[in-house]
Amino acid sequence: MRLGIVGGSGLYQMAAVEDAELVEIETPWGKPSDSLLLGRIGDTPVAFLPRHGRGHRLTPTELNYRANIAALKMVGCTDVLSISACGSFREELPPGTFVLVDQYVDRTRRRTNSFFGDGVVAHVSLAQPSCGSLADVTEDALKALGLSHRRGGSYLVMEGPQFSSRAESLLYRAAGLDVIGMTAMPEAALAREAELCYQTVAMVTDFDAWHGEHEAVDVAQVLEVLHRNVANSQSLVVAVAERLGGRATACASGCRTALDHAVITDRSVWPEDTVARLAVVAGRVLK
Ligand SMILES: CSC[C@H]1O[C@H](OP(=O)(O)O)[C@H](O)[C@@H]1O
Ligand SMILES: Nc1ncnc2[nH]cnc12
Repeated sequence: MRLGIVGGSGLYQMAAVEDAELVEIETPWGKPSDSLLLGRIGDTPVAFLPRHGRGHRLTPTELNYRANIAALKMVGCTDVLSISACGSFREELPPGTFVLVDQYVDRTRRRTNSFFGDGVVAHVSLAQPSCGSLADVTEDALKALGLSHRRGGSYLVMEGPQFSSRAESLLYRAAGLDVIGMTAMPEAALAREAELCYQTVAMVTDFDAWHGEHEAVDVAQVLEVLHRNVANSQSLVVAVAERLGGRATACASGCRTALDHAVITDRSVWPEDTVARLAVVAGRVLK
């Protein structure tokens, strides 16, 4: 097993990784956002990838989500913990709260959202896009650390890079959504296609643009909360790795068999080059 950690805004280092080495990976979809930091936290092998690259060089739209997820799969990840900054639509989820996201509403417009295509069509289920077992472990870690958190929450994924207008923010809040960010899709969808257990931990940094008594979100606000909480995010990753203790989650959510009935294209017409490219993420079912 290996635990993948995708670090979001403000989380570009993982000092707790022992026997660390930086590894450059080239995937069939190109290069991930940066080199991967491989090593272990206690008995758990880990791979850390800063989502926007070290120095935060890539916008949410520019990110090569396919290369990021494929790279994690290629270095043996079975489970992926994704750490993200987010805005909140709820008074009871103030800055500093960690939300274990279980649902997404995808409002992105300019991203490639599947490994499939080019002659091999597959449809995985995203009815339950997060891994309940990885969420159990993460919730346990949050409780042990005494971090303010909520289990479950819906995350609106916007294209960005601009933040929402006040009208959009009010609309999403009225729709009953919990948090907003720019990166969880297609990351979660691709993790499902790659049969990885995936869980987003979204850390609230602001009240987006709906709140009458708080300034609308800006980067200074987000960074201020992130800097105050970066040690908490790092402790959380360590606590999750310790709880895994070198064993992949006993996934009860079907993440690792997501492709069992997903490929609809008749194998007699699978193009050889597409099958070869897909081998690193879907080789289990393309034999
Ligand atoms: C720096 S504010 C907007 C930026 O922060 C979040 O990034 P991530 O999800 O990688 O933590 C948000 O999605 C935006 O990309
Ligand atoms: N309000 C917000 N909207 C989108 N992405 C964010 N990341 C942090 N806060 C955000």
